[in-house]
Amino acid sequence: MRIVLCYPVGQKHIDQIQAAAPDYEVVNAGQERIDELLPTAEIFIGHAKVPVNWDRVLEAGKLRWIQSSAAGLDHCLVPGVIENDAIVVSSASGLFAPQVAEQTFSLLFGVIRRAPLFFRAEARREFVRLPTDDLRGKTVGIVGLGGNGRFLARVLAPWDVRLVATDYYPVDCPPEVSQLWPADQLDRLLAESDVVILTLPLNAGTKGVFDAERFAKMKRGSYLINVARGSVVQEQALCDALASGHLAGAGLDVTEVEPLPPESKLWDDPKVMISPHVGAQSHRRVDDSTALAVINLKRYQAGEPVYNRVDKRLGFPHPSAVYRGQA
Ligand SMILES: NC(=O)c1ccc[n+]([C@@H]2O[C@H](COP(=O)([O-])OP(=O)(O)OC[C@H]3O[C@@H](n4cnc5c(N)ncnc54)[C@H](O)[C@@H]3O)[C@@H](O)[C@H]2O)c1
Ligand SMILES: O=C(O)[C@H](O)CO
Repeated sequence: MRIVLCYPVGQKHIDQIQAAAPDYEVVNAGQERIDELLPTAEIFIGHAKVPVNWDRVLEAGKLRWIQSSAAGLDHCLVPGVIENDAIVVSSASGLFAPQVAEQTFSLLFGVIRRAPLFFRAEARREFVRLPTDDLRGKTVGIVGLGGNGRFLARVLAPWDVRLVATDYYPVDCPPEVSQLWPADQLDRLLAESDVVILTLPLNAGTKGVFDAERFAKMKRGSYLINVARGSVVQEQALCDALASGHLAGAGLDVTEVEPLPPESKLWDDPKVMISPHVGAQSHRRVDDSTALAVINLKRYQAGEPVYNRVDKRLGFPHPSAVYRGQA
């Protein structure tokens, strides 16, 4: 019985996993050997960033559980995994919410305070003084009130903003959110929001949902911040909405293609701030991912349901399954 790891673990993390599952052989594949070793795993903990031959994994028939070290599951929810009832998948939903919130803040305040334009001037050693916008008093719409969205709502509230949100499961509305609508009320959120923050998962239903029609429904002069997945947004439609002045700015931690190709117009737009998908990064990430893996390993071996088990067709967990230990 084998556990295969593929996230940047140190010996300390491998030891923690081994101690939690003494009957298993723990193998650290890293990105270099994940394709070779995944077919040998009963349990896979990690996030393969290189192409994996999932057909070979499914043919081997050993895999029973994937504990993703990412909140987004687009890396492993291939059709064969979704359809295979023997394979359970659990996510890192909400585990990185504090760092995602910090990244959201840096992008949000960056575009509102015109940082990209000022940094360009700074690079030219020019003193360019132009009016900026501000956040206070604005309506902020959060699309996806899961782990990241809820944490963001909590830390944004002191800015005297009105917070509205949509979610697939519009339950347990936190006190700082004035309206929580079901996902199909997205257009209502767009019509009311001065800032729209994307914290929803990428799945078949959300791919490309921000198209030209959706951007037209956003308020003139509003901002888009995407810390979810790039493919939720149709990038050409975003470029058009920025070029026409309909959108005042965009902060993007994620893009349709990563790395963002050098020829993308987004690089040149001083209303756009881009970061290289670093929302979940921090020195705590591997420790936190391992802590959840260890808790879930004990549950798995005891035959109990693992935390953050996702509905594989949706790609995110039901609120009742979410691990709240690190919230
Ligand atoms: N930029 C980064 O580095 C980074 C870091 C972590 C997560 N992410 C992305 O952000 C997403 C959210 O992360 P999380 O930890 O909050 O996950 P989560 O599973 O805790 O939350 C996702 C929430 O979105 C809701 N949802 C699903 N479909 C929706 C829809 N159509 N409209 C509105 N809400 C919808 C779900 O009900 C859930 O509450 C992940 O799926 C991942 O792709 C990015
Ligand atoms: O989904 C996540 O957790 C982040 O995007 C890192 O992959």
